[in-house]
Amino acid sequence: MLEASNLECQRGERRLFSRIGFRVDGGEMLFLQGRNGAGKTTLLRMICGLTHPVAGEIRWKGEPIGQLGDEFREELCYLGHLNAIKEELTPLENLLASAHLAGEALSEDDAIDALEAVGLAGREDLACKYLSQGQKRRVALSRLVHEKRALWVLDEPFVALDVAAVAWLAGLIGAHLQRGGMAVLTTHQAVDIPAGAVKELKLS
Ligand SMILES: Nc1ncnc2c1ncn2[C@@H]1O[C@H](COP(=O)(O)OP(=O)(O)OP(=O)(O)O)[C@@H](O)[C@H]1O
Repeated sequence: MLEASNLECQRGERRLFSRIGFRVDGGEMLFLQGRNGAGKTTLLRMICGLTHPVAGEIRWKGEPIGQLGDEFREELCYLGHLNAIKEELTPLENLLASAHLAGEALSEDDAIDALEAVGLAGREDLACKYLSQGQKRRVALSRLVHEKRALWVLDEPFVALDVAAVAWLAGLIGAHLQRGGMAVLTTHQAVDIPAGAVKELKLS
């Protein structure tokens, strides 16, 4: 269970948000909303422990995330705005490298299966610099297929995807929630995610 209370964020002279609280249980999705610059990415990074609040606390299974360290990070999959892939490497190399860095055992066969699941069959061995924006996004998303993490934190995951890929990803998130996983995400696109329990949090 992920929960936060009384979160406050300051950027320079500007207070981005204050008194933010939420709770996400297994099978639930928290949908962050707000205009450009409202602080959604900042809050997602805060949930991952990459940015710190000036006040308040985020807890994972009742413990402050700052005290958990790897114990929390091992249950988290964060996909940020950027794809975080190496352009010179192929999709297969990128996926194997990210699994290695995350300390996950991933065989080449399983990596190929994950890339096939995101529609990159036949592109596994082409350097990512030659892929389209949507294909690069798919390389990043392939981590969701193989990483068995309880909490998905997704920043604009649907950007650059075509209609079929948007539907596929919405289904993948829905299946993750059905298995008891949790998701926190933001998107400016109208997407129908087949999720039973959706909580909304609007930053203004
Ligand atoms: N490191 C930083 N230093 C100063 N200001 C920052 C920093 N990071 C973000 N900001 C500011 O904080 C505000 C919120 O940024 P953030 O990226 O969280 O917004 P967002 O809600 O995700 O926006 P969008 O919908 O455009 O992606 C912006 O005004 C941004 O300029």
